[in-house]
Amino acid sequence: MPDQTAPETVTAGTPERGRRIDGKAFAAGLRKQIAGDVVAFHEKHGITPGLAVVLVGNDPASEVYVRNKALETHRVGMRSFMHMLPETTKEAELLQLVDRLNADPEIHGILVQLPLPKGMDGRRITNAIDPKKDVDGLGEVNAGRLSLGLPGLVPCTPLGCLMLLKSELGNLRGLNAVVVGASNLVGKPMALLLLNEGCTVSVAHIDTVNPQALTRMADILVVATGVSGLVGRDWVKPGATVIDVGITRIPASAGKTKLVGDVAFDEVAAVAGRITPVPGGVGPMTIACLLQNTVTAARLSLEGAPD
Ligand SMILES: Nc1nc2c(c(=O)[nH]1)N[C@@H](CN(C=O)c1ccc(C(=O)N[C@@H](CCC(=O)O)C(=O)O)cc1)CN2
Repeated sequence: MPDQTAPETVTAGTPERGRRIDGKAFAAGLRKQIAGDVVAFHEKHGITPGLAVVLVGNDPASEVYVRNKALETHRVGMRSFMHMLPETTKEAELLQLVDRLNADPEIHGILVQLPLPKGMDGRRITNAIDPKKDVDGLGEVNAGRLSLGLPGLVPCTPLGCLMLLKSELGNLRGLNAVVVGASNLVGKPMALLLLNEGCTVSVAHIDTVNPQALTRMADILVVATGVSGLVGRDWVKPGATVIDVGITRIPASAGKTKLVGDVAFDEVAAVAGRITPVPGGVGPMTIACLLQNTVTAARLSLEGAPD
């Protein structure tokens, strides 16, 4: 089994195997670039982009994510507005808050953290966000623009995956891509982004019979199922680029816990050409892309809608 911490040695003539794609380092570079964009935006318009993040309830993982979002928003020089609402919040109250944030000129991006408490209509809430402030890209206007190949705000995790893929592989045109998982948050927008890049795209989902038959043909394999360790070496074409979106906390030794992905890292790294680790792969890109979308949204509010 490969040692995940060992330095890479590539011998001339041998195909590269299991190169780790460092999402943490890529996200750090992106944040640096965004910090520069924020300064330039302020110089041009005299305005600092602002991001509002809304959390309903007290899901522990969501609390960590929204705290990190606020922290990183500040770090790149933007304004952060946090709204922590109790689990008992009524849908109507949340919709009123979204309306207030839509009307607030100091706020350029709005995000409602998912999952929402049971009984709330996520679609209704997502669609209540002004499409120009929809930094999650999950509303019907931005989802429709993505499906038509038009510019708009794109969901953060798939956007981050695409950035990693383009930086690793360059032009993706003509490559065979398989996305495992068909969620609105990741799988569907990921498939559309890859299609818009000229890939031949298949989507495997819960009802797909023999998904391995599809995934074994993939040059690019993106896995977003939430089933830890689902994808083993027999799912992967030798030399493929594997992007693991899954992130599950499981018990580890000595009463501790650890994060794992949907891909069995060690065995797949022995076959794949390149692979994202968990943690340190796609996760950090999600928040960096949220910051990037907030700058894009601020530009939209002052410079108009994309064509
Ligand atoms: N409204 C949204 N809700 C949720 C989204 C989203 O994009 N919009 N995505 C996920 C959670 N998420 C951001 O909200 C997120 C997940 C993971 C990470 C991350 O940095 N992970 C690190 C590990 C962090 C840790 O130690 O726990 C990594 O993978 O290296 C950031 C953001 C669901 N909800």
